[in-house]
Amino acid sequence: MKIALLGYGRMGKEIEKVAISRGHEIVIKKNNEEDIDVNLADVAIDFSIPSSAFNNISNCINNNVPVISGTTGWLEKYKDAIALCKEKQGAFIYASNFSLGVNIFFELNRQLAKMMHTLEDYSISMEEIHHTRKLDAPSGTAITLAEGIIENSSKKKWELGKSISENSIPISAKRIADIPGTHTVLYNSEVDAIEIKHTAHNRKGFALGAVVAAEWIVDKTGVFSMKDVLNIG
Ligand SMILES: NC(=O)C1=CN([C@@H]2O[C@H](COP(=O)(O)OP(=O)(O)OC[C@H]3O[C@@H](n4cnc5c(N)ncnc54)[C@H](O)[C@@H]3O)[C@@H](O)[C@H]2O)C=CC1
Ligand SMILES: O=C(O)C1=N[C@H](C(=O)O)C[C@H](O)C1
Repeated sequence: MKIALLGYGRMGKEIEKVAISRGHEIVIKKNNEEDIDVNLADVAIDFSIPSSAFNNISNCINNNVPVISGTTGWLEKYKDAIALCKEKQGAFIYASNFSLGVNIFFELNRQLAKMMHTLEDYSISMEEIHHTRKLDAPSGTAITLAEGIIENSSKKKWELGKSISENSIPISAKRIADIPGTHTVLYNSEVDAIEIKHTAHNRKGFALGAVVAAEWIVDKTGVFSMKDVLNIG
């Protein structure tokens, strides 16, 4: 496949290595607002910055190039991206986290939320830790985890920092050195605690998942998720 990399930072470079090792060719490396001819590619992979993701995605959809996006922090425009994709009969996947491990962790989180739903002695909280160059907080992965809990419990929303209302999930976001991404969901009571945690050791899992998603979507039409790609849950 001919791949356009929209964003050639830490993730773009990691994706390039994985893509080449799987026999693909990188035909575009876009790293700023420059105009590019995305039609040179069979598929585009966007790992850019929050303020550019929607433009990158729209450009691909308008040019009928399937696009997957891992950029976080732009979700206020997610519905617009879906609407455009449907209107143009394009192909699009957004995932807050492309790694297989985190997608299993998402399912575990949903199951645990169902089990804890009626146990009122436990209070829930979440923590995410990332490197100091991360632009957004909380992480996209933490938001997906919170949404999984909200769908399966009486919680209504998440809040960054200390929770002030009983129906919300507090998320603590820490920025430490080069941490690739660590997410914890904690249920605490007076007598014990239950904790589930995912720790990324490096960025290879995110990159592999993104390339697998690009391979999967290249001949499809529609809006999909990593659940469709991995066939889990
Ligand atoms: N969904 C997932 O599995 C993962 C998502 N991410 C997310 O991916 C994004 C990128 O992460 P990193 O590579 O670590 O960041 P980075 O800062 O290393 O790379 C982003 C690159 O985008 C470039 N850029 C700026 N404007 C652009 C534009 N208009 N078009 C294309 N590129 C542009 C920047 O010059 C920079 O090189 C972040 O939002 C991060 O949260 C990161 C890891 C995994
Ligand atoms: O910015 C990062 O690095 C990461 N961002 C994603 C997120 O916001 O969840 C995924 C991963 O945790 C790394």
